[in-house]
Formats: sequence, C-alpha cells, structure tokens
Amino acid sequence: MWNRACFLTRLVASSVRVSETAGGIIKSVMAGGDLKIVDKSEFGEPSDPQTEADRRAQFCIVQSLQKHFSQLNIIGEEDITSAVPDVELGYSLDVLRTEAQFSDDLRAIKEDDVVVWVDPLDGTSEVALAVKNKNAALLEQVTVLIGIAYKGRPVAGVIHQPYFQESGRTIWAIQGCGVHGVTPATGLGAPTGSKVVVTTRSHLSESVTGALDALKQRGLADSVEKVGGAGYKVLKVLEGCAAYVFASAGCKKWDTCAVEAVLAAAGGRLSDVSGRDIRYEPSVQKNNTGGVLATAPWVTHQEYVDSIPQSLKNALPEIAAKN
Ligand SMILES: Nc1ncnc2c1ncn2[C@@H]1O[C@H](COP(=O)(O)O)[C@@H](OP(=O)(O)O)[C@H]1O
Ligand SMILES: [Mg+2]
Ligand SMILES: [Mg+2]
Ligand SMILES: [Mg+2]
Repeated sequence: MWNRACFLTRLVASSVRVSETAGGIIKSVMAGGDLKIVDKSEFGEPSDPQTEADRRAQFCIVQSLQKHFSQLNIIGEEDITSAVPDVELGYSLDVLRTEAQFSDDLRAIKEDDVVVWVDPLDGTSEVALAVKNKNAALLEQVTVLIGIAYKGRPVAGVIHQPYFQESGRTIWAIQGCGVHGVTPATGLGAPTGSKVVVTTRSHLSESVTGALDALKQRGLADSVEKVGGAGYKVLKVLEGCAAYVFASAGCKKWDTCAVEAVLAAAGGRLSDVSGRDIRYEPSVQKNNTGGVLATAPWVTHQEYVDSIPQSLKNALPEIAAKN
C-alpha cells in the first residue's frame, strides 16, 4: 500500500506519526523537569520563549521527514535545535486509505512542489506558565503543527495535541477529503448557545482588544476567551467557538499553515483580518503581518472581516514592522 501511494499521501501519513513522536518528546522533556528556557526576543519585544522541548521536537520532525523525503523544503520555527536519537517512523494507515478520494491535482503533487511549515511546539508561553504556576491544565493548549503548502496555499495539515486527555489526539486533513480526529461543530453557538471568540492569552494589545470590542458591538462576539497557541485556538473554533481573532502581527506562517488546512477542510476559513489569503511560498515573509482571523464553518467570515475597523487594519503594517 505504501509503495503504491502518491507523494502527498506518504508525506501526510508520515507527518501524522512524526507529530505523535514529537508529542512524546515534549512529554518526556516536561517529565524531566528542566525546560532550559531561553528568550528569543530582541530588546523591547515581548518575550518569546523557547524550551528544550521545542528544540528536540523540531529536530525529530525535520530529521525524520528528511530521511524519507530528501528533497523536501521544510521551514521550522526554531533556528537552534537539540539532537535526539533517530527513531524508525511508521505511517498512518488511515491516511493511506484516504487516497481514493484524492483529486488528480493532489495525486500529481511532487516533492519539490511543496513547502512544509513546522511548529514543533505551539503554545510555548503556556508551557512556561504551566511549570511556573504548577498548573498542568494549561498543557492542553500545546500542539505540534505540520502544515503542507502547495503553490503557496495549504493543502494538508496535521495538529497533534499531546495533552488531550490521557493519550493525546491527532487531527489531520487533506484538501477535499474531510477532517479526521475531530467532529467539527456545525451549528450556531454549539456547545454554549452563544458566539464565543478566542484570542491570545500572552500577546494582547490595543489593536487586539479594539477588534474584539468592535465584534462585540456588532453581536459577533458574545464573550471572549483568552487561550494560548494558534493550534489550540483553531481546535476551539472547530469544536464550537465562532472565531479566532488576532488583530496584530507576530503570529507566523508555521502557526497558521497546518491549522488553515484543517479548518478549510471542515468548511471554515482562515485569512488575515482584512480577509486576504495568507501565502505560504518559501520566499514569503514569515510574519503574518495582516493578523489572523479564523471562523467556524457556521459563521459568515466576511461579516467578521467587515466588522473590524479599517483604522485597525491600516495600522497593522506598523505593528508588524516592530516585530
Ligand atoms: N508578538 C509575537 N512575537 C512572537 N511570537 C508571537 C507573537 N504573537 C504571537 N506569536 C506566536 O503565535 C503563536 C500563538 O500565539 P498566542 O498564543 O499569543 O495566540 C505562538 O506560537 P509559539 O508558542 O509556537 O511560539 C506565539 O509565540
Ligand atoms: Mg506557534
Ligand atoms: Mg512554536
Ligand atoms: Mg515560539
């Protein structure tokens, strides 16, 4: 089955397994207790922590994928990594079985047509806070993100959530083939009966709260929940929240590629706050300078775009320049 599978099937099938291995690495670093945190931010910027778990998880993902796919263009968040022993990776049979639903376009994708965007640990600030405050509940917000872009747009994505219940879960999607690992909420306000909007916990700013206030006034946000990680916020949108709003710069392509693929496969939409597509070519600037707006399948994305004040949209390039 593996040998007959097309390139995209084999890449996603391997990515599902390697995301789970990376999740295991994150858990073992946490269990060891010494996170060896460094701050990647430059003077005057908000703190941008990196732990030994981020470094080891990225090494594992990049090394394993390159072993199978030597020509693959992989762009990971971390510049510095920590070596971990080589592991023989398997592949997900569920992914292999999905190939029957592929379009001819998907079947024709070759190794040098794609860019893989890797966030080895999304929610690092929450990891640091969980340790500092001895609050293990925050770890639910950690995800491993592997996004696959073809012709500059997401075509498949893997979100592994290592601390979901006891053994974690992996959510993945390939364009046109549905979402696996979660059942997306389909109705208005499910499960709370109102429109809950999620936003950043650790990167709040005037422009973020300005956008949220505007959405509240228009009846598009009944309440706001502040949680960590782009991966976790999109999972919340898949499971009943109306939208994820981040009207600021600082969130990067590796934060959004995988989650956009998964959300789009569920019928939702992710764009910048002005409604423009986010591009994922290898040469693109890493920062999502137009902010991030993700909406559930059951809300109208354009209503959210239109409700965010133009003055905030216009100010984003200046915020981006400072990041
Ligand atoms: N101003 C900023 N500087 C650096 N990273 C930022 C940022 N704003 C958002 N991010 C990154 O975007 C992701 C989601 O952020 P948030 O939880 O605030 O919504 C996090 O990814 P990582 O945890 O992978 O670094 C976070 O670091
Ligand atoms: Mg991230
Ligand atoms: Mg990260
Ligand atoms: Mg980071």
